[in-house]
Amino acid sequence: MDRREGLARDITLEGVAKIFGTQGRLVEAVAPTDLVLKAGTTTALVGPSGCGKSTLLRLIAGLDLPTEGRITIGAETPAEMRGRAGLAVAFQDPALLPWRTVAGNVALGRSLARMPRDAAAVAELIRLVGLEGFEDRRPAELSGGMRQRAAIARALAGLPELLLLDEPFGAVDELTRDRLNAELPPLWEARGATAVLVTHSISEAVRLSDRILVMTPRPARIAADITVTLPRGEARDPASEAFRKTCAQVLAALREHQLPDSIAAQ
Ligand SMILES: Nc1ncnc2c1ncn2[C@@H]1O[C@H](COP(=O)(O)OP(=O)(O)OP(=O)(O)O)[C@@H](O)[C@H]1O
Repeated sequence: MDRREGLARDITLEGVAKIFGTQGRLVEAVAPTDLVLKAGTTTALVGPSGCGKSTLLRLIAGLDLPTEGRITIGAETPAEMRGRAGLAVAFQDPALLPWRTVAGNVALGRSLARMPRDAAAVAELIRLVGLEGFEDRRPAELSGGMRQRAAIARALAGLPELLLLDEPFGAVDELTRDRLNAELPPLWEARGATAVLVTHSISEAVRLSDRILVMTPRPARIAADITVTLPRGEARDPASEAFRKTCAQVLAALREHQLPDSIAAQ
């Protein structure tokens, strides 16, 4: 399928539910969910730890199959889309190839998407995620936060139509996180790609997203569906009144559904 064609496709979840069976016990992680995520938008999933956010993201990524229901991205299943590198993931536990350098791992993002080699594009991504000078290091030589940034660079390298990020900036310091929050989203927004991210930070969700889905404690259900009407990009100033109001709206939704304040306070 043509990459440009792919950029205009919504993600549709119809009655999607996930139940895990472990040690003779059933764990309902995601309650039956209907949802349409519009192409070209960025959606944040927030909710208490263990509620099922990552599970939902893994289902959308095609890394796991729903127990019930189905997920389609246009006419494709997530697995089909992943098979042609139309979607890319950067998860908490970055699955970098240990024998490849940072540059080699990032370049892999391009080759998996069947894109020609482009050392300059790889170098630019490495610079953007703040890993300049570490191009020739292997994952074992990097900190957790650096590995996470290398995984984000690799995910972005293939110009995916759909980008799935699980706490992408969770293990990085505040200043770096602030810079990544400002500089990375334009890389997918400008191309009209769709993004879904899990975050524990309300302000990060408000900064990056067009829409915030507040999830209930497990099994995950959508407790609130909040549209972020602030302008995208740098204009989304965390110090502005409108920004703070949106954060307060998300916090109120978390409180209303009696979610722990540990996440709400961040
Ligand atoms: N492969 C699995 N097998 C069994 N249970 C699982 C599996 N993956 C997740 N679970 C369970 O499903 C529930 C939801 O987990 P999930 O990782 O989706 O939560 P989360 O909201 O992303 O949590 P966190 O914010 O802490 O990352 C948890 O109770 C977890 O123990």
